[in-house]
Amino acid sequence: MNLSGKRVFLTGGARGIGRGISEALLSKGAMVMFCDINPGTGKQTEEELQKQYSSDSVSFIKADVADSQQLKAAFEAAVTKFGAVDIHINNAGILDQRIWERMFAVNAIGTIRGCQIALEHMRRDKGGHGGVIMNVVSMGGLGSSYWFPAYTASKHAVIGFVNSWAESPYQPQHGVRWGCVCPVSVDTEMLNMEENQIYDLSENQKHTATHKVQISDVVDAFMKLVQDENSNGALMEVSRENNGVYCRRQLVYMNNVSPPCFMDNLPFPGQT
Ligand SMILES: NC(=O)C1=CN([C@@H]2O[C@H](COP(=O)(O)OP(=O)(O)OC[C@H]3O[C@@H](n4cnc5c(N)ncnc54)[C@H](O)[C@@H]3O)[C@@H](O)[C@H]2O)C=CC1
Ligand SMILES: CCCCC/C=C\C=C\C(=O)C/C=C\C/C=C\CCCC(=O)O
Repeated sequence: MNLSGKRVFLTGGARGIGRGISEALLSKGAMVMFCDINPGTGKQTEEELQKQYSSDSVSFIKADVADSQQLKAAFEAAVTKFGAVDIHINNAGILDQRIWERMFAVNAIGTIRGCQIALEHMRRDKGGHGGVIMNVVSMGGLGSSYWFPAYTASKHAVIGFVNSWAESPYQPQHGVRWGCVCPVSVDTEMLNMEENQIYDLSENQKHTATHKVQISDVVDAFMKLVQDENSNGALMEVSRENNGVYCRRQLVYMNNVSPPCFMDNLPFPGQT
């Protein structure tokens, strides 16, 4: 997929992985509107990116993805500005076991609602132009972690939802393809935690020190998936297994979904 001129809406783009993805898309000639709950950082990022690219190609709008009206209004602002949205990216997320219901509202409900809003807009069988819906999920969504059970569950919810649409027999009529990047710990502000935000914080800090990946690793994986026209329903793990090279596995095998494959011919951890 050629990203030049593509119209993108992304959530949680003020900093971290979301900002990294926006910059990579802008560098390929895409136009990006991003929302964030934090207006200060959002505005600052907007100014910096507008200086680097152009004021027409990137803009910020304040929205809390857990608020359905705010999310819908922000998405519609992107449609009004660009004429349509070709690529929708659910990235906003939080990790705090102490406020697990709020975490569910942001990570699971906010993401699923984002998918629904974008799908309604993009569906060819409803007059749309088709498109791509990508999700920044987590390696936690592929397995289990006693450090943060509710966070893990919120990410599993997203994968279940996304793959159910990706493997729909009507997916070709919808003309919308789906993908998830699933990183291990990433070197962002999210790692700066307080006691009780997750269980066993000090143990986790030791694990993270040796296992974390960089934003650029996640962005590379994202860019491969978003540009791959043959990819639908892919879950791309991003981890430091295999000497820091990420690998890709696809868990959806039904018709119209690309077959399982391993990126760079690397075996998935545990496979020979
Ligand atoms: N950092 C990590 O170790 C990992 C992060 N992830 C996921 O990546 C995504 C991005 O996280 P990071 O960049 O690491 O975190 P971050 O905390 O650096 O950035 C998240 C951004 O989302 C925004 N945000 C939070 N709640 C929001 C809401 N309700 N509405 C709109 N915007 C909101 C924040 O203001 C912030 O700008 C999240 O979904 C996270 O779960 C996945 C795997 C590992
Ligand atoms: C300083 C404490 C950091 C705690 C980690 C912070 C954020 C992580 C967010 C994620 O989404 C990471 C998800 C899963 C990683 C957890 C366990 C996987 C272990 C896999 C492995 O490397 O063996």
